[in-house]
Amino acid sequence: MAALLRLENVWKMLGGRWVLRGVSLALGPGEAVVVSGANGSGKTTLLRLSAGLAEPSRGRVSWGCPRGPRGCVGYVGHTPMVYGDLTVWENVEFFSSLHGGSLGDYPLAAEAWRLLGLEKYGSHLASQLSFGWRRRLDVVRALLGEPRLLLLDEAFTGLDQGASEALSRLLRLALGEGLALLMTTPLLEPRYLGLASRVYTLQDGLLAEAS
Ligand SMILES: Nc1ncnc2c1ncn2[C@@H]1O[C@H](COP(=O)(O)OP(=O)(O)OP(=O)(O)O)[C@@H](O)[C@H]1O
Repeated sequence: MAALLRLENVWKMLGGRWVLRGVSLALGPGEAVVVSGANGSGKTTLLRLSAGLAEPSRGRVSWGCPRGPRGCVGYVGHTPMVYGDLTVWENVEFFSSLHGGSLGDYPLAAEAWRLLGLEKYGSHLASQLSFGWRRRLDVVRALLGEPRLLLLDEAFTGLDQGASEALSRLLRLALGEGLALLMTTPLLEPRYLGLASRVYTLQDGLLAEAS
C-alpha cells in the first residue's frame, strides 16, 4: 500500500535541542494514527513537519500526492486558522475559492458543516465565536479542497459532548472515504482510542508504538 505520509529517520532541532530524534512513521489511506505525549514533547513539531510547514534538520518527509503536501494535507492546529473579520460563511466561501470551488464541491467539508451545526452561526463574525465554535469552523476549513491526509492537533480540546461526538462520527466517515488521519493528544482519552488504527507515544524525541 502506498503511504500518504512517510517520515524517515526525521530529526528536528529547535532552540538548540533535539525535539525529534530519528522519528519514522508511515501512514496509508484509511489509517488513523494517534500520537500521545506530554506537553512540550514535540507533537506540534511532528505535525508541522508532516504538513510541510517546517523542514526536518535531518531525515526525510514525503507525501503520496503529486504536488507533495499542497492540496494533499488538511491541518487543524492549536489555533483555528480562520479570519475573524469575516463571517463564518464568508470564511467557508473564501477558503473554498482558494481550492477553486464552493462548499458543495467538497462532500466531507459539507458533511462537517452539517454535523458540527455551523449553519446557525453562518452570519456571525468568526471573531465573535467561542473557541469551540471556531474550532468547528476550522475543521470545515481543513476539509475544503478534499485533502487526503488530515492532521489534527488536540482536535477534541475545547469541544463539548455533542461536538465531540459529531467530530468522532465525521472522522469515521473520513476514514471510510480513505482519508488518513494523524492526531496528537496530551491525554490518551477513549475518543482517540476509538478511532485509532495505531497508537504511538512521543517521549524525549523518540516515537514508539504503544503495545
Ligand atoms: N520555534 C521554536 N524555537 C525554539 N523552540 C521551540 C520552537 N517551537 C517549539 N519549540 C520547543 O520544542 C519543544 C516541542 O514543542 P511542541 O510545540 O512541538 O510540543 P507539544 O508536544 O506540541 O506541546 P503541547 O502539548 O504543550 O502543545 C518544546 O520544548 C518547545 O519549547
